[in-house]
Amino acid sequence: MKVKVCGMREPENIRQVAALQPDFMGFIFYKDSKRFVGETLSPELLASLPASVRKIGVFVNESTEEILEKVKTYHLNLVQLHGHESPRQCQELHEAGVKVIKAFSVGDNFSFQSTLLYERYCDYFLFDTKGKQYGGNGVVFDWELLKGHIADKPYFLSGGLTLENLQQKEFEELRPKPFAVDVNSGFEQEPGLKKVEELKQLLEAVREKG
Ligand SMILES: O=C(O)c1ccccc1N[C@@H]1O[C@H](COP(=O)(O)O)[C@@H](O)[C@H]1O
Repeated sequence: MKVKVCGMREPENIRQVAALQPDFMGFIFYKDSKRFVGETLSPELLASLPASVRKIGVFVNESTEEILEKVKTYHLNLVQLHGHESPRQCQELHEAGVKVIKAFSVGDNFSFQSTLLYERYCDYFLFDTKGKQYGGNGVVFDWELLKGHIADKPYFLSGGLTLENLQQKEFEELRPKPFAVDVNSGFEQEPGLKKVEELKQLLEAVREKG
């Protein structure tokens, strides 16, 4: 299983997390987020990170042009669309050669049927908890609902993941198994600043299991 660490902003914290070599690191390009990268993220810093750490830009209801501009400037390997983006926009990005992760907000009434229109143009899906904010709500959804995941698409599990809940038997027994876990507010000292030691423990535990 792969690990994505999302929502860093501070250069030193980014370097420390990258040194742990997670599979993916996510950077939030959504201005209304507490984790918005703002002016502190330089393209040179991202370029200096290990190539094995794939860089994901997280966007919310952004135009295709703006996303493509950020992909180019920051050498992003993938984009995560975390708002109400259409299958058509995923197609545009896909046809421009960009790898796409489409995020879906899962609540009690979520229909996995609605993901099928996206299947063709996305490389991965991401299932997050439906909440007040587009993302970063720090709340876990009922993983039993994932039994409804019918598309043939690997998925990132997200929403309030912590060292604790990732060690629960409910996580071990989760089917279909996630391609990756996406951790964010559950590993933070404050918004945008990750707890490096806890991330180290998570990565060790995941690697131990193989
Ligand atoms: O973290 C944010 O502030 C954020 C804002 C807008 C869109 C996505 C955002 N983060 C994503 O939210 C999920 C879940 O985060 P959490 O574990 O519940 O804090 C994760 O995929 C982040 O990439």
